[in-house]
Amino acid sequence: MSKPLMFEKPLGMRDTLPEMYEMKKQVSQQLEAEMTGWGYQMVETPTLEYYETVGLASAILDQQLFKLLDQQGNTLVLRPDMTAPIARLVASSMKGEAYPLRLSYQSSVYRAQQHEAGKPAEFEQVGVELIGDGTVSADGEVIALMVSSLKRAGLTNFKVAIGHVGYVNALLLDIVGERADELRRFLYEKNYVGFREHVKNLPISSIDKGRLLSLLKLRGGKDTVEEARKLISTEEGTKALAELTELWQVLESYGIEEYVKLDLNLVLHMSYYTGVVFEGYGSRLGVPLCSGGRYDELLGKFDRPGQATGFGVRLDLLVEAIGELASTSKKTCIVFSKERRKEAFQKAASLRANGESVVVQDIAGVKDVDGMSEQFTEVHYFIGAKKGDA
Ligand SMILES: N[C@@H](Cc1c[nH]c[nH+]1)C(=O)O
Repeated sequence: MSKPLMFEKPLGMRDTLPEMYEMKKQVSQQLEAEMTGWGYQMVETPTLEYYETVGLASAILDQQLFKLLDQQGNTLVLRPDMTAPIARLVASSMKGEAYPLRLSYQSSVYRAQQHEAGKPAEFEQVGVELIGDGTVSADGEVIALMVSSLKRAGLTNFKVAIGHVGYVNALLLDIVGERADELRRFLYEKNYVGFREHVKNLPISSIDKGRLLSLLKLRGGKDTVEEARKLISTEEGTKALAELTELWQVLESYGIEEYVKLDLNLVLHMSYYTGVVFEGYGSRLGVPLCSGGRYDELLGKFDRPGQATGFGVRLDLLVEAIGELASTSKKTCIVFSKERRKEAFQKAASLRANGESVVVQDIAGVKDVDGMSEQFTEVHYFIGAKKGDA
């Protein structure tokens, strides 16, 4: 390999340095503890899956999949999300376990990036899947769990936007039929300027143009449902709004209204969503740091039909949104010379037994003792002849 690539990483790949590692660990432990507290059980699945099954079910753009070949000539993918692998797991190794199942995970997922846009191609997600329950209570449970997990991790200022695939579909299909996909793409990209321009040029009545543009304003509290009702008359749309009304009541029962708002033009990147969808934002970041929703058709693709919902939190973005975490433990260093080695080791062992993190460093191994000491909150020296030896 040529020299210039020696320090480079493939596009979108990142290293994690000690401080970031520590922050991610603290945050993920809190998320996991909350999920466990709600009765969700952790699972792991392999990094590689078959393209034909899980790869296609993951419902992500084909160009975002990392593909490779195994020795038998099968195409494999690096899992681009955890929802499809867990659907496979539930329909195979866990086939005997009765619905509803409450599972959680913490895993790296992989999405190839086409350009140098600073976006990671590998990132960790912590999330849950509630499988085999089609009730609005289940939608409410996962949203409430997401809110309480974020709070427990230390995020104070955030909002969860909630929409419904059924409503957007009903409105778009009713007005533009087959051309709904183009409009949906603008919404998914949050390109509202593009959406408006596109609507203006559509060969439809000005009343219908007005209905489409009104969709962009459907954001707010529970009254948004009444506004939304004025734009549609189809059964699918009415059903979606009835679900959102009931969902709001569930969220009120959890007492989390202050963290949620309705956003009826919300469209997410995964195409397996079929009902309520949601996305969470921290105050400092424009990009969503968690998202999820209902996917009632996915399990059927693995021959174990079941209605399901869940969410995933992007660990890197959550850590960024929380900012500095309180530095927890003090870091101690014991610098020794060989005359007092044993004493130094004993001291280190007793401090470690009290839960402290202690580095033991032979003074002969460092050139810049001052530079090294700066990394520690406390430094003890066991140098030279033993006390009393002189
Ligand atoms: N897998 C989804 C999140 C999710 C979990 N369950 C349902 N949705 C994602 O990566 O965005």
